[in-house]
Amino acid sequence: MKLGRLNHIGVATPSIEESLRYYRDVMGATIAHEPFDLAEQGVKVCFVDTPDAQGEVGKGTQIELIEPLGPESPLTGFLQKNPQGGQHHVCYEVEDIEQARSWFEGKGKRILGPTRIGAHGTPIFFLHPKDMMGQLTEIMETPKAAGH
Ligand SMILES: CC[C@@H](C(=O)O)C(=O)SCCNC(=O)CCNC(=O)[C@H](O)C(C)(C)COP(=O)(O)OP(=O)(O)OC[C@H]1O[C@@H](n2cnc3c(N)ncnc32)[C@H](O)[C@@H]1OP(=O)(O)O
Ligand SMILES: [Co+2]
Repeated sequence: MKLGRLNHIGVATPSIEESLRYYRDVMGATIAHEPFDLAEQGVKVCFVDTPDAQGEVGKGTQIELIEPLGPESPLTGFLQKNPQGGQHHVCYEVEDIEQARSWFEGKGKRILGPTRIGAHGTPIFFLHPKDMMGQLTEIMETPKAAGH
């Protein structure tokens, strides 16, 4: 397996609205869209863009703000331990999700649930933080149309 680009850093928050004010007013970020619900993942999501190496906004690594949609959300335990929120996961791209899944399985890493469709519309899966140097790790297939 060949590691691809860092697509996003997932940041858990008790309030996306409050986090968006911080990214806009303190960090000077561009917010490209309204928050949206991903009910099947138990989260509300909003992306904050950072520019790429050429300064172009929309092609760089993103901050993925995630807020729990209810008590069954996978974020519930994390926010109980970290009430203000904070860095929750890292997400790397790969060219072929099934090949990546087999690669990590072969290394004895615990995969958390099935491969499913993530916020970018491509297949994703998660790896247990205890097997990944303490970081909850999301693997996502590179969006084909975006060319990266
Ligand atoms: C927006 C959609 C999508 C995308 O397209 O990008 C997303 O990113 S959705 C993001 C939310 N979804 C997920 O996180 C799914 C995968 N997560 C899980 O399955 C669970 O959250 C978990 C990682 C298994 C943790 O579940 P939980 O019930 O909270 O278990 P524990 O509390 O028992 O935790 C076990 C152990 O692991 C430590 N931990 C938990 N979360 C993290 C974390 N984010 N980073 C680092 N470490 C984490 C936790 O502290 C426990 O450690 P000990 O206390 O030492 O046992
Ligand atoms: Co994510």
